[in-house]
Amino acid sequence: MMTTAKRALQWIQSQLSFEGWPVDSQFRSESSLGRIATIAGLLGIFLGTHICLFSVLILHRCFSLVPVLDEFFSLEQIDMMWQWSGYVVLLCSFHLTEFFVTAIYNPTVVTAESFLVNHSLDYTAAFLLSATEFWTRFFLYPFFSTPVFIVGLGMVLFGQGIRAIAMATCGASFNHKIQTSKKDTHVLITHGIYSYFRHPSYVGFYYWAIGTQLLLNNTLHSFLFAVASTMFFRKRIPYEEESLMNYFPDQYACYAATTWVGIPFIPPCDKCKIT
Ligand SMILES: C[S@@+](CC[C@H](N)C(=O)[O-])C[C@H]1O[C@@H](n2cnc3c(N)ncnc32)[C@H](O)[C@@H]1O
Repeated sequence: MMTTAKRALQWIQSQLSFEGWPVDSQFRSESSLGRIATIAGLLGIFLGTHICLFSVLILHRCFSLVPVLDEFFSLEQIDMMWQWSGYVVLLCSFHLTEFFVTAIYNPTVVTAESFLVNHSLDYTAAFLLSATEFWTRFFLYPFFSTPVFIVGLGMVLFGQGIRAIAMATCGASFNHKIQTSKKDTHVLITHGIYSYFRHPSYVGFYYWAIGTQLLLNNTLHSFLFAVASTMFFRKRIPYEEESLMNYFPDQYACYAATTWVGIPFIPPCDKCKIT
């Protein structure tokens, strides 16, 4: 069962990576125009259709616009349908924003990977599992909680905003992958949002990810996303801080001493002590 699920996931990943396409086509490399246009086009189509669905369902809830819906679905299920459409709109907006902010503020590194759609097996699995929780509830025991939805929406908007501001502020020093050697253009950013949070784009992603699950009223996955994101950043942040200490030995320790990580349960940076 697990092997079949893993194989299915790997197949999805390989399709998303355009494996098997002609090597010299405009689809195989991360920077190929065909791949960028395809991902942007698909995200745009999903975004557009879900904006329409969301609008129709909200109008229906307010003015009983499509009476036939009430014959097939309960009130809770209709609420869950606009809830899902809103979630897809926010999800597509997140991935498009990742690409466009990189394209504007760090244009030399922009590729199809900048959409962050297909960055890991774990991310794809997390999306599919959380969708499974939501749709299982839709069919078996539909419910919609307005307060939890509003908290989730607040976290998603906060997370999305802070991440975009961080990426714009960090500019050419920002990279979706932690750099293993220092580039000439890499300078330590300590101004703007980086003067409050040491890892603002991670803070944004952390609250955005948990917010998406609260917004969906996914009890199990709100908890699982919180645990998984904390574990992920508990590994990634110390590794990144160690490399930044090596790149900026004089500046980074002082910077680390005056800023806050912004994510709970992250151990303090032992290597960042002022000597
Ligand atoms: C995905 S970005 C994340 C940046 C930062 N941790 C954040 O959350 O906003 C990772 C890259 O940013 C670089 N980086 C992290 N903090 C930085 C800073 N304050 N100034 C310049 N570069 C930084 C790291 O060297 C790494 O290559």
